[in-house]
This record gives sequence, structure tokens and C-alpha cells, in this order.
Amino acid sequence: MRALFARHGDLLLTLLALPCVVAGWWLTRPQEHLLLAMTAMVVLPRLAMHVADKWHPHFLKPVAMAMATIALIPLLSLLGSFILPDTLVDYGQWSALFNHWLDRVPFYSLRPSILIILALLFLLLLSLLPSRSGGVAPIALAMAATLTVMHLIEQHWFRSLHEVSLSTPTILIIFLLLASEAIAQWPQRRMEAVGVALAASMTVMVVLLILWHYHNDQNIREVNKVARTRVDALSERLGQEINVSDQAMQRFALSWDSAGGLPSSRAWTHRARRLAEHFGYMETIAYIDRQGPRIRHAFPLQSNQPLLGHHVLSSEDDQALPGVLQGRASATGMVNLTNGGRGVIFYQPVRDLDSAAVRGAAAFVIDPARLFATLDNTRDGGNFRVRVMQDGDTIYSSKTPKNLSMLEHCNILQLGQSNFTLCAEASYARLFDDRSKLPAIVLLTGLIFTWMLYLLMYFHHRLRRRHNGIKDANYRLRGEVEKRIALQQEVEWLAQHDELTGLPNRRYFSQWFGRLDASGFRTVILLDIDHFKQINDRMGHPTGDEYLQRVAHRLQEIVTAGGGLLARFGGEEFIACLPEMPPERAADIGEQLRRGIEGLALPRHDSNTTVTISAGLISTRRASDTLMALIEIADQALYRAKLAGRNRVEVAGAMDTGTSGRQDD
Ligand SMILES: Nc1nc2c(ncn2[C@@H]2O[C@H](COP(=O)(O)OP(=O)(O)OP(=O)(O)O)[C@@H](O)[C@H]2O)c(=O)[nH]1
Repeated sequence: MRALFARHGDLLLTLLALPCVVAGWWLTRPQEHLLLAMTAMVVLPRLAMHVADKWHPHFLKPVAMAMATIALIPLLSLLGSFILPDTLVDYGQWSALFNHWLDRVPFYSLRPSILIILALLFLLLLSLLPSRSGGVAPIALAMAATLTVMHLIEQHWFRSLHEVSLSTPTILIIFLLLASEAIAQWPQRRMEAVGVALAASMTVMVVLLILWHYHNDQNIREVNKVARTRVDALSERLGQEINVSDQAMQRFALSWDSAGGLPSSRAWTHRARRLAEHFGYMETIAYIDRQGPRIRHAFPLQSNQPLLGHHVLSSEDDQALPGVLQGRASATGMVNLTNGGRGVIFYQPVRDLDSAAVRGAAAFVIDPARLFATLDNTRDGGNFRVRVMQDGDTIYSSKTPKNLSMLEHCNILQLGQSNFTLCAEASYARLFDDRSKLPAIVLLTGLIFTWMLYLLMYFHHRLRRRHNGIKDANYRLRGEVEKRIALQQEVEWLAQHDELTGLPNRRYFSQWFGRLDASGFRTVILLDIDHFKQINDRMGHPTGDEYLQRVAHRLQEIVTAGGGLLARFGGEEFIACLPEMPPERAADIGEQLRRGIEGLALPRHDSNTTVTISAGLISTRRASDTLMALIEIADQALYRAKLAGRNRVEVAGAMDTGTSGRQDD
């Protein structure tokens, strides 16, 4: 089972998303179906891609990419609805486009949030990427995960005005997709290659999301002002209306002062009708005689007939009447009316024209519900619900528009002696009209910037690694070349020198000799260590080798000082050539060589004697004398030196320079 999960875990998790889509369709509200459909459109190409990766790449990969491209269309359209200016495509057009999906459901209530649309887009992008090992796959996955988490945070901790929230099936599907991608990518990813770029861009993204949240919150606050403005406007209109009606009531009461006497019933009805026609919310306009005090007239008469003659001070709610009978305009709170119903009664004193004494009062019964209904009649009314409450009872409510935003604003108002709460709540449709596109644009621009930053850092890292690799290879190559050059030089040196003494060998010597100017004197000296075999035999080969080296070194010093070249001729024999030197001087150097070795005083096995050399020397200025010929002559001279007792320099007779040196014995 573990092995199966390790090999096909990504596919299994994506497969699990399918039953979640089906279950989600039944379990969630219709508003979520668009989101589920979008999610399913992301699941299918991912599924095809996982299968393609494992079994049928040639056939299924193009199919998956085609499905992903098709799924891009609705997702990009939804994204467009957040960012395209209303002048280009207005809200109604988006609604019409998407209402094909779900009939009669308003667009704003079925549109997923921009965070989730972007998260799905990034997940979809993974199907469109040419290969999962491509450097951008991790950032797409990380962005999808971060956006989903941000949406959940917004949904649970902050107020939102909108969009469909993630229900359990959708959350499950998105997390299954994220997990399956993480499993698919993980084994292929070398974290150090993407780690720095990913960490930097994710940090930028978190900052970006905080900024977006701030902008979005501001936007919601701004949009919410719509309801507050509505409440404030209504409150102001109410204040103005009360002022106007108050003045009308005053004028109405004063008009009886000038008439004198008790108003006649006909006159009362006539004038009260005119007032009531103008102020439709004045339910009853009554005249209260100070005597009693009793209601003498009431308009409209038909509904108020039982009130006539009614002793009004018996009503305990009517505290305002004593005030008006003392000459002060007054009002009650919200009271139960004698003829049933509730209302606020405003009183105005009616005075005697001559004495100015209060004869009675005009009472105006105002129905607050009708008053508010009269005020709440603007054209925009359909986008708001206005409610008026008093002591917890709703006394007025306007028609409720569809999809209220649940964002309500209230003001406290006073009418008569009572406080009323006036609240307005806008519909989503109204709020969306005012919604700014700025937060969505900030988010999208920021994500593009974050994506670019990742690419820049990732490719910079890759290039730097490649560059370092090339630098290392270059360094190694240079080391190799240097080693080979050294080896080559060693081989060349060995081809021309003797390893033991470090002297040039015969080949080098003959090449050097060949380059000499044959028109001048050339002296060839052949030198041989005397009785060297005995040194080897008695003192051992290592001592023999050491003596060879020391002899060679001393001879070379002298020959080089004379401007010549010394080479090892073979075994314990050396050959020297002194160019451009008169024979006498050459013979002299020959003698110096002999003495030089003698002077080394290298002890032999028999402690009385030291190592010596014998030499044969030939000087010539004949250009036709070859090296071979000169060596032969020198060898003969050397032979003679040996015969003559060794430790001698024998100069070839042809040059007639005689012999030099001293006898051994
Ligand atoms: N240790 C050592 N011995 C060498 C080397 N090359 C040649 N020999 C020895 O040099 C000796 C040469 O001996 P011989 O040619 O008989 O002559 P010799 O003993 O020097 O006697 P004379 O030349 O007649 O004085 C031999 O024993 C060689 O083995 C070498 O590179 N190292």
C-alpha cells in the first residue's frame, strides 16, 4: 500500500477529488455550483496529466493541455469581471454571461472570490507547463496554496461583501489538488535550486496579500457608506418634514384665533381636510375644548365619530395635553390611540383673539409609519431596505430588495417624545455598483511582479550554477593542461638528458655539435672514470651512482665555464666539446678537468687512492671533420691515456699538441 502511494499518490489524491465534486454538487447551495464547476474543470486536466506522466504521454498530454486551455476561458472571464473597467464591460453584461450557468441567481452571489479564481488559475497553469521539472512549477503551486489560505482567512476572520465562500467539499478538492501536486513535484525538485527564489517571492507575496487586504477593506468601508448616506439623507428629510408640518400646524391653530368663538364643525372639517390632504400622514386633526377637556371636532369625522365628546385627560399616555392647555405647543410619544392604532399626537394651543387666553387645542395625530413611507420614496429605494423601529417593534419596513448585503446602518431619530431607530441596508447589487476595481488590480499586478521576481532569481541562480560549473571545469582543464605540459617537458628533457647525472645525453650533444660553426676550432674530449668497475664491485652500485653524479657535476662546472657542453657518453664515460677555443687553451681545460676530479678526492675502496679520470682530446678546425671521426680519434687518445697509466689527458697526435698530465704511478 505504501509503495502504491509512493508511486501513484499524486494520481490517487486527484482521483479522490472527483467524488468530492459530485458530493459537493448535492451538498452545497446552488450559488456554489459555479465554483464547483470551475474546480472540476481544473481537476480533469490535472488527472489526465498525472495519467499521461505515468502511462500514455503521447496521447494524454495534448488532451490534458486542451482541457486546461478550455478551462482557462471561464476562469479568465471571471478574473476579467474583477478588473476590466465598467466602461468596457459593465456588471450587467458579466451577469448575463454567467447567468447561463444558474438561472435567476445574481452574478455577485455565484462568483467565486478573486483569490480562489487566481488559485485555480495557478493550479491550471501546472497542466499547461511543458514539464513539471520546469522551474516555474513550484511557484505556481506555492501561489495557489497561499491564495487559498488567504481566502480562508478572509472568509473566517474578516467581513466580506461578496463572493461565494469555500464550503467543505470545495476546500477538500482544492487541498487534494494542492497535495497531489506537491507529491508529484517533490521527488523531482532539488530544493536548493528553487529555495532562495521561492522564499523571496513568497515573502513578497505575503506582503502583497496584506496590502491587498488593506485596499479591499478600505473599499468595503467606502461601499458601506452607501447605506449610511441613505440613513443620513432620510434623517435629514424627516427633520425638514417635521419642521414644515410643525409650521403648518401652528398656522392652522392660529387661524382659529382670528376666527373667534368655537370653531364650527363644518369649518373644522373643511380646513382640516385641506391640511390632511397636504400632509398625508396626519391621521386625525381634532379640536379639544378646554372645558372638559373634551374633543369637540375631529377630522375625518367618519372614523372618529366615537371620539366626539371624549374626555381626553382620562388617557394616561396623554401627558402633553396639560402643557398645551397652559399655552405651550407640545407632543406625546408613541401612544395607543383611543380609536385604536398607535401614533404621535402634536398639540397647538388655540387662543381667544382678544384675551389671548387658551380656549382649547388643536391635536394632530401623526402615523409614523405613513410619515416614513412618504419620505422613503426616492428612485433608488429599490436597492435598499429601510426599517423604522420603536421599542423593538418594526413600525415601518420598505419593500425588501433581493440579496441584502447584511451591512446595515442605523440612526436614532426623535418624533414627539419617542425615539425611533431608522435603519437602511443596501442590496449587493447596489454595493457592487460602487465597488472599486483597485484592490483586484493591485493583487494581479503584484502577483505578476512576484512571478517575475521568482523567474529572475531562479534563472539567475541557474546561470550562476552553470557559470560556476564551467569555471570549475576550466580550472580543472587548466590544471590538466599544465600537468600535461610538465609531463611533455619531462619526456622531452628525458629524451635529451641522462636521468642520473642530469647531463645532456649523446643525442642532445650531437644536435648541439651540429649547430656549431665548423670554420672555427672545435675540441672534443672523451673522459672515462678510471677503474670504475672496481668502485661498483667493492663499494656498491649506489656509491658508484653517487660518484658518477659528483664527477659529472664537477666536470660540467669546468666545461660550462669554458663555454662548452658536457654530455654523458655512456656508462662511466663523458664527452665534452669546447668550441671556438685554441688547442692550447683546450688542452689546458682538459688538464683542468682531470685535476678537478682528482681534487674531489673521492675515496676508493682502497683508502690510499681517490677517484681519477682519463681523457682523450682532439682539436680541429677542419670543417670536414665529423663528430664520429673526432670521437674516434679522441677515443684512441683516451685508450692511450689508459694504457699510459690512467689519470691522464692524452691529446690526439694529429694536432701535435703533445700530452699533458701526470703519471699515476
Ligand atoms: N654504478 C654504476 N655503474 C655503471 C653505470 N654505467 C656503467 N657502469 C659500470 O661501469 C663499469 C665500467 O667498467 P669497465 O668498462 O670495465 O672499465 P673500468 O672498470 O672503469 O676500467 P677502466 O676503464 O679500464 O679504467 C662497469 O662495471 C659498469 O657496470 C652506472 O650508471 N652506474
